Amino acid sequence: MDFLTNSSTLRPIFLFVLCTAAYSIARLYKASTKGQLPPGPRGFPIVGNTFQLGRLPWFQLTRWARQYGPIYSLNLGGQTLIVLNSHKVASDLLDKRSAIYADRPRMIMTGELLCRGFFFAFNSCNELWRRLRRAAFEGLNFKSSEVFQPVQEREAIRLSEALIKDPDSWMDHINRVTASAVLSTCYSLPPVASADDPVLTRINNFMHRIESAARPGEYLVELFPWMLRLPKWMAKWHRDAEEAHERDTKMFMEFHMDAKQRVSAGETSPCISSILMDMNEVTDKEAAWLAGTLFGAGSTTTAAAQHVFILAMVLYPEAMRKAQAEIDAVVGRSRLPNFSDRKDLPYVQAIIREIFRWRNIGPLAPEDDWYEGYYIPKGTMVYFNQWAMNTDAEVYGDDYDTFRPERFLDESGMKENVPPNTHGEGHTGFGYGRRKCVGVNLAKSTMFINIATTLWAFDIGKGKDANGNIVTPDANAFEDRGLVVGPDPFPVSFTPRSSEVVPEILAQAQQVVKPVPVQHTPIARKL
Ligand code: HEM
Repeated sequence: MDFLTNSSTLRPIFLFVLCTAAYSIARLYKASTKGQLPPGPRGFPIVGNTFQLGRLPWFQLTRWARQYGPIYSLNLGGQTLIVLNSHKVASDLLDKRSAIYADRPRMIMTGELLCRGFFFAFNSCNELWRRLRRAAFEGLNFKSSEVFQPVQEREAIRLSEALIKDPDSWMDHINRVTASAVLSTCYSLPPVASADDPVLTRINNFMHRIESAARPGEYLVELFPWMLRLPKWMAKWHRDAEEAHERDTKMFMEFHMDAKQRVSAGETSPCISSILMDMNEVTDKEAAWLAGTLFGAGSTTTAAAQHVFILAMVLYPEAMRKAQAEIDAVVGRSRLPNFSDRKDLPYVQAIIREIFRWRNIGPLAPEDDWYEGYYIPKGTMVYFNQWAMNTDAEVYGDDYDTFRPERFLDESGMKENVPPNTHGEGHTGFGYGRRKCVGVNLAKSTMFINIATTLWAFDIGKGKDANGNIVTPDANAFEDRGLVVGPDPFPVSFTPRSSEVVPEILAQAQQVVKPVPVQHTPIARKL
């Protein structure tokens, strides 16, 4: 019976085609009787526009945006997809009508069976989502997240140390130190020493399971929810998911209870687990999963953004030199940058904004709605096409394809200059409305300290391939990493900028592996 559920070899394609055809006809009929969908490209019978998207769909979606304007619709085998392509339309719908658009599609395997609603990023806007999101916000808002800065400074130094010792594995180092910072933030765990660290391995296995279960077409139960009613002896996928949930709960509870115990004993600094412990409205199981959710949502995203940073520095050395000049003027050469320098480094902050002009994700509209005369039927997937928004020539000028942090600064170079409808970010990388990223402050501060420290220490340049040839990376070569998209791997050279860099970094790295000083500042209100 399992071939009916998770096999990629024997799928009942004819059933799928039949159902989608009937569904398309019903939806088109309904739409035509209620109002007009936004215009969009003509597709093929039954499958609609599905096979026109290509491997890197945002390129085709953006070509259509140039043709059909800021809002258009697609038919993906019966499912209507509305694509939003301008900051204004996205803000009008996803911010101003957030109550309608903040919901999520049903995710049976991931949201319901593997996570049972405890991974709140997958939930519809239910009571548990509201409570967990509020708790996450308490721990990660601008003020609260300052308490994690010593951990972030520690990991920035460890990143530079790793780049000195083994520059070829630069992508892995970024992944590891970013995961390490988020793990310490969530559960107050000590620094992750290597890629095979057992804690990291266990939590990464969880993430891989979630990412592959979320892949469209992986489980037929997503298409045929009645399969949930099959007796469990016939549905190994169901039994496996239940077992995995028990195992993952045990793992998160272990991390959480251990953190609670260490923080209560005054042995370590506060972390998300201990902040949640102080809140009386979150159970231990919820708190344990919440910290795991933050790890899941926060580590691969922040690492991928730093891979983009390296790509940008290799391709735009003038931006790198300008940032280094700013860092040298403010920080000097006798110490490493720290968070107190942040306000004096507007160009470095503009680099961070410029990095985020390149990202995309998508929400669901659960209600019927109208926008500027167009009808958006209930249940429509609404996708905000960040690529189109962040490369809109009307907003960013004709050089939108160039990495140019100056676009976010005024003429003096000291004051920020950000386009409207972007929540003051200058881009849409952190999403909209009620589902806006809760980890935005943590992400931006990790990016800041890692970027400032790396630029203080190294000239970042083109690396060589196995034959010794210098490689210019392709700015449009991406790899799909499940939850995010990042640049394809490419070689990079990291040259210490002066003779004091290596001894200074190695000495600091020795210091920071000692435990971070314990702080006892109360940081969260009771919910
Ligand atoms: C470069 C870094 C990051 C980027 C680009 C990013 C981007 C996003 C975006 C676009 C969303 C909205 C998704 C949607 O509308 O469905 C989101 C949601 C979320 N992010 Fe982030 N994020 C980053 C880092 C982080 C970090 C560091 C954390 C936590 C430590 C985090 C936790 C979350 C959570 C829990 C949600 C779900 C919110 C909800 O569903 O209510 N993110 N993120």
